[in-house]
Amino acid sequence: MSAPFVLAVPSKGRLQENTEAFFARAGLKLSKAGGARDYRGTIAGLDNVEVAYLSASEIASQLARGFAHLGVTGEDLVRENIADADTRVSLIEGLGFGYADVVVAVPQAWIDVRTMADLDDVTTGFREQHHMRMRVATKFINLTRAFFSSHGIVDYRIVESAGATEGAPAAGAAELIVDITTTGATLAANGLRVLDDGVMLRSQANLVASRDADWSPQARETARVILDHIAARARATKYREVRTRFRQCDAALLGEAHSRFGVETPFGGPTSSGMLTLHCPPGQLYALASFLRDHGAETVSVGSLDYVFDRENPLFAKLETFLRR
Ligand SMILES: Nc1ncnc2c1ncn2[C@@H]1O[C@H](COP(=O)(O)OP(=O)(O)OP(=O)(O)O)[C@@H](O)[C@H]1O
Ligand SMILES: O=P(O)(O)OC[C@H]1O[C@H](OP(=O)(O)OP(=O)(O)O)[C@H](O)[C@@H]1O
Ligand SMILES: [Mg+2]
Repeated sequence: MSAPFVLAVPSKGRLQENTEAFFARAGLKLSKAGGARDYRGTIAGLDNVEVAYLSASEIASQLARGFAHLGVTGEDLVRENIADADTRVSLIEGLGFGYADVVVAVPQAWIDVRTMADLDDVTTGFREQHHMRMRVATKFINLTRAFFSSHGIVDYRIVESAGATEGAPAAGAAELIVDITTTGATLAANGLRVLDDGVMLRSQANLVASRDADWSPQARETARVILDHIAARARATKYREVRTRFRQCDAALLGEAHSRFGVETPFGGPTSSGMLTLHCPPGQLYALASFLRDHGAETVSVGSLDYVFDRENPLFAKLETFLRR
């Protein structure tokens, strides 16, 4: 038997739940043969796939080393843990969950420090006054260095923080922090404020592909099948299916519907009897139904779509382009 295709997914928390729900919606059911404590799983109906349950940061490292073909993890962890990330891995698609901003936050009491430029000014004064560099508590060491350097800030020192980073300033362990925030509640509770231009990265969970995995023809075919499921589901959620029939329907009317409402005609049409199937963005449904009735339709039905399988698979095309580079 050939080496398995490895899909790495988060092993705990909301990321795990959201990831499993995401694959399930795409028609890919992840299951752990040995129950919740098992860290190996399978995908129903897809032989030769091994699902590896790992911590989100470990997933980034495994992708960088080619130990997993595809994985789900946060962009923040990809950019922090993988040097030269864009050559080692490809962010195939943002998954719409795991949103978190990586931010620079300072004590609310620093009323004169609103921007990175203000921070630059105070770091210099701080060093002269205290004979030490200002301390930044974070676990995002590489992201912090790159961001501070892009703002020309050099008078600082990183204090590596393993957890509860927001508590570092009050504890006297650092002057400011770089950490992730979603609602802002933790920052506020710790008397901290994000600098106006202090959002370093807007992160979310991504489907990530590794360059250095063993991309045998069989592995590529497995990736194609997985990405085909995901693309079909993604396409389906962008549209509703609109059906109607009326004689007055013609190409000019469909052209107008396309430009006004973003409507697609997946099967061409209308047929000789005037039957028409359209795909319409959810926000334009009422406007479209009104337009069709104004032009002669008696009845317009709308249904949701589970999957739309296209010959083109933009996700697999992206993977292939990346592996060719
Ligand atoms: N409120 C949040 N708290 C923590 N992580 C979040 C939050 N919202 C989104 N995320 C994302 O989840 C990922 C971190 O997940 P998790 O904490 O499970 O991983 P980890 O840091 O590898 O694990 P551990 O904390 O056990 O070391 C990051 O990509 C992060 O951006
Ligand atoms: O802006 P907020 O909505 O307050 O969220 C941000 C906080 O949430 C996370 O911690 P969490 O308690 O999830 O634990 P973790 O660090 O172990 O992931 C993260 O490390 C921040 O501290
Ligand atoms: Mg964590």
